[in-house]
Amino acid sequence: MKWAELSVLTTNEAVEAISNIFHEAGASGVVIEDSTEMEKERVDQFGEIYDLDPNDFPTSGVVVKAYLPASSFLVETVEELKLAITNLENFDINLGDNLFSITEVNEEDWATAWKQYYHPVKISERFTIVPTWEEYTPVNTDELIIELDPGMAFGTGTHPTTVMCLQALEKVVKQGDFVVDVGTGSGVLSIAAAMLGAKKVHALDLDPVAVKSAKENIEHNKVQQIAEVYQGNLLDTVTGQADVVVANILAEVIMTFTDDAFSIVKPGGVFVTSGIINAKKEDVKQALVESGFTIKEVLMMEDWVAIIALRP
Ligand SMILES: C[S@@+](CC[C@H](N)C(=O)[O-])C[C@H]1O[C@@H](n2cnc3c(N)ncnc32)[C@H](O)[C@@H]1O
Repeated sequence: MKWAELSVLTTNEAVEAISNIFHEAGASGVVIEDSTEMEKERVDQFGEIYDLDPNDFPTSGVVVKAYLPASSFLVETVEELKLAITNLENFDINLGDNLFSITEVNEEDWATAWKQYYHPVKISERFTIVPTWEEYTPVNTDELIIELDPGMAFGTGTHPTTVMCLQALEKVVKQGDFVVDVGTGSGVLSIAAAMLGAKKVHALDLDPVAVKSAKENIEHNKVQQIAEVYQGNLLDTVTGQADVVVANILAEVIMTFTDDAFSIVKPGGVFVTSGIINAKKEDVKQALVESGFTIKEVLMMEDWVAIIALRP
């Protein structure tokens, strides 16, 4: 089968929104090639393996690639995608060069394309993320290992927003907690919450591809007795009050449901949000405070922010 590789040269800020647009159009996989990857200092004492080829990365900006079947609807789909991406500027998202290109590829090429960038990586004090197809020997006895195959869902666990959510969960999840994971993607945060001692985790995503991926990863990590996955919009599927709500979604989306999150979080409970580009930090903080939360901590990594907010 022939596939079309759609590629957009853009900015770090726009990666998540463009990936979402591609996913919603039915893209079977998104690959992110970030020019800064080549410059990052790599630490290897935790068993990570890095072997990057400069030819795989742009010289500046970020390239987001997606794969769609090369069907007769491709031309119309591409036009719609270009429009949807350009519309992101209306949300103050900087698209940079916004250069769009299309090439035809064979199935074997895209199915494994993203796997070359994905290796075991120590994410936080306790968590190491290991792709399901790699061997890994724990370095410490108290290391928590999340085995992941994100497939076509967002959430290799290595995106700065995911890393900060994992670090925040490590700080706030207590034994016996009820945790809600809004926009679970690959299920990575739900698995982490279960491993940290949560008694019950309600994972949900709008995207059926993510729901399937999260279910598979949750089973693979043997936490299916604790974490259940639902298909739904934001907090619509949640009943009862939670000790922790975590949401790694775009800032614009977070700001639409801070009031609902406030009523779902128990007094004394916590709302962890990320997916927030630095430029939107103050807007999200303001929305959280207006809904009644107090800001406990703001984490920052690269251009991204995560906020730990407390319901007094
Ligand atoms: C940035 S990914 C986060 C994935 C994972 N939680 C992580 O931290 O790596 C955001 C996820 O939110 C989902 N999403 C976007 N809008 C949503 C909505 N309105 N309701 C539920 N899920 C949504 C997307 O499908 C995507 O899987």
